Amino acid sequence: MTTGPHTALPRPTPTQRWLALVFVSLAMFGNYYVYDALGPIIDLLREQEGFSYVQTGWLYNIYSLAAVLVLLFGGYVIDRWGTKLAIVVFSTICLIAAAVTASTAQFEVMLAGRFLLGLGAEPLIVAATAVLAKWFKGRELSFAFGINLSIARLGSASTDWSTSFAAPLYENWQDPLWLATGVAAVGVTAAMLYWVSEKRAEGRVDLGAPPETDKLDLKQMYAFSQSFWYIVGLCVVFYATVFPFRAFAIDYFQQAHGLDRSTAGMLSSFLPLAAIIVTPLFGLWVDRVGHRSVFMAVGSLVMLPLFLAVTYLPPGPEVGVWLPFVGRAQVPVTLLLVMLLLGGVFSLIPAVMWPSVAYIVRENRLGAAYSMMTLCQQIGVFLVPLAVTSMNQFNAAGPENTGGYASGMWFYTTLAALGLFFSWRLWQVERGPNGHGLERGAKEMAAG
Ligand SMILES: C[C@H](NC(=O)[C@@H](N)CCCCN)C(=O)O
Repeated sequence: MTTGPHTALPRPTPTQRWLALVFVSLAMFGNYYVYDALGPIIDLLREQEGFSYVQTGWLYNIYSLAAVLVLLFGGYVIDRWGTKLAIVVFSTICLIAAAVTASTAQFEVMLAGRFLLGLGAEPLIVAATAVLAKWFKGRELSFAFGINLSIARLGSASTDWSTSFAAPLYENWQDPLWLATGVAAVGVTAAMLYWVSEKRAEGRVDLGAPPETDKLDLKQMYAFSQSFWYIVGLCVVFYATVFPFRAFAIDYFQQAHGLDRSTAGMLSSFLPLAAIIVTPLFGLWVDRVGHRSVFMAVGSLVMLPLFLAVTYLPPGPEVGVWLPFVGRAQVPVTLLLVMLLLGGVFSLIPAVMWPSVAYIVRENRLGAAYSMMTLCQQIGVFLVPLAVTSMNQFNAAGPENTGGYASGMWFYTTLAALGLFFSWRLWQVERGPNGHGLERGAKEMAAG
């Protein structure tokens, strides 16, 4: 069904495009839900099954290890199979992974389930990106990416909310993971519906030429510019801070701040919730005003004091929060503000950072650039939980020793400072003769 640029076929209609977006985003929803489903049961795994902090950290690390392995050839596989088959196969792997993880509390089996999840989830994200480029190229692409990311983050927020709307399941560690398996099944159904949409569109509408192979060529990595590597540096430290903090946030709020599970879950959900609402808006704003490296630096600066704020600032008065279908809770104002600000940063930096790569890397190397960036990201996300959970364990962190969490928070703060350094260096390079236009303002962009 290859169609070149001179095809006589019409472009997909808006209904076809938005339907494809909905199906792919629901598959992403399932993917993000399963990834985050461990967060609310960390304490149950420790209390009911005797897992250590380091073991619970490994349930995240192993995902990243699998992601690094699969990203070396995942893009190539997607190009060979085509997106419609890839979406179905990788979301099915996520479903099997969710079921394996839920099946037993034997650590090695859970580890195998999370490894399988890494093998399915990361290529699914790459395939979803390829799908959006296919249907939206030249039309609302950034906005479609924003919507897709918002729906995926709704999956993350839903795991936190499940501590309220599915509270009876949290009597044990296992039932919430069976719920996650059910959500993964919805993701597979959406993937199949996407398969049908693309199949029906073949030969009727122009979905563009097949993409350049996404195979990651490690020999070519030296050819990327300085700016690219500063963005990769920021990507690594940013996600290596936010993802592990989020993974252990519910447990941290329970142990260090004495919140009950559903209040901790609701508080934690403000991070993805803020991101759901604001990500597409930041995307639209930055597209209009430019100055992308300044936006990344501002995001890094805002993030810098947040981990020390939750550690050292007084919790402040309790404020009432309410979410539809979830309920009400009283949360300390300091923690709420920190989560909202972190949610703002979690919207701003991804909304600016990922599209910025398209400015500084040639189109035919974008796949390799994104694979390299994600691979480096996952190495960071692999190492940091290992370091932080080891620190918590070494310092005997817990309700009786809340100060034991401080070294992990200082570690996150150091990473955030590195992020600020990378975005400041990017800003310097982009203002000079070797810039790629990331620092162009609205007027220069309008002038072309
Ligand atoms: C777009 C970005 N996604 C990623 O970084 C993924 N490689 C990892 C997602 C892990 C949770 N399923 C993001 O979510 O900001």
